[in-house]
Amino acid sequence: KTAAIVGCPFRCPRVGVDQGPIHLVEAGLVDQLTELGWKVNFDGHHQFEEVNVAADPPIGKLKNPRLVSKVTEAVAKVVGGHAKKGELPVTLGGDHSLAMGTISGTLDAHPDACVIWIDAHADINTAETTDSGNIHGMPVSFLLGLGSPVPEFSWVKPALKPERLVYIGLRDIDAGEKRILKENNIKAFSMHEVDKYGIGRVVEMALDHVNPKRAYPIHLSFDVDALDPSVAPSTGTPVRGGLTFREGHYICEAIWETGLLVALDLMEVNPSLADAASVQQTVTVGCSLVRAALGKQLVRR
Ligand SMILES: N[C@](CCCC[B-](O)(O)O)(CCN1CCCCC1)C(=O)O
Ligand SMILES: [Mn+2]
Ligand SMILES: [Mn+2]
Ligand SMILES: [Mn+2]
Repeated sequence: KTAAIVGCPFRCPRVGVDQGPIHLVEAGLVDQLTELGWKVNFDGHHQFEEVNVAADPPIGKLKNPRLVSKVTEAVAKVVGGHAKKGELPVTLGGDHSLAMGTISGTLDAHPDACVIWIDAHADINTAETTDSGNIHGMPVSFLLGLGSPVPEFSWVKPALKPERLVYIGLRDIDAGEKRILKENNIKAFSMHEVDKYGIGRVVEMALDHVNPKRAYPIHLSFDVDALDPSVAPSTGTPVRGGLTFREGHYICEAIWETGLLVALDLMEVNPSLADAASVQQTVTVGCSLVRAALGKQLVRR
């Protein structure tokens, strides 16, 4: 079995190189996955700086729309290409807007895939509901085809259905997003449910919702800010009251155990935001989560 590492050192807003993916690879992720028995393809990080957009003024409130669209479309092609070859794309971010690309790529190769979105945030704002204009708060709305179309993103097919999406870890949802979740009957297990039922039951209920017969391939999109900031401090939009180290790993281990994982995103590791020790901790946790999702049991049996 082959894992294809897709490094996307892409940061928005204040567009720049998000060194997160570079740190993850430099921390030895390739060797760590090889030790797990994976054949690992890594053909270098995406050089999104080469994606040249002349002027990129905001469209409505949307910031860097043309750049984000071009970068995410390129990622869709790369992830889709790996998936069609039967490889497991492991996309390292970098901005969660990239999930517009990764999930489009997955759905191109696996039209019946379901999406398990681990995040403090719902990332489902539309062009109308966003307050920040940051597209990392919007990828899910594009994938579902919600809100008024934005011509620059016409390449994004609304290939995801609400019943094939489930969230775990939510605790910072905007008013507009709450409405959208309700109107579309989208299942979300917030930290309240994690406390109420425990992570084991929550993962089981999440899988029962999106994958009742365990027949659909799974795309796991993991935003490290789903973890408590004490666990993963170096990230763009930290929110208190997050998943513990173990809860984060349990999600990845349980999804691995289904045998249905076809794509993984490990997003929002942003080393430019904290001191060296906090960056190191976030990178180490990020690598550990990837290993857990690709078969490593934390508690060795
Ligand atoms: N919902 C937010 C945050 C999105 C986080 C993206 B992720 O999950 O990839 O990290 C927050 C919007 N707003 C910010 C100011 C205070 C009120 C909420 C937004 O910008 O849309
Ligand atoms: Mn971001
Ligand atoms: Mn996110
Ligand atoms: Mn988030």
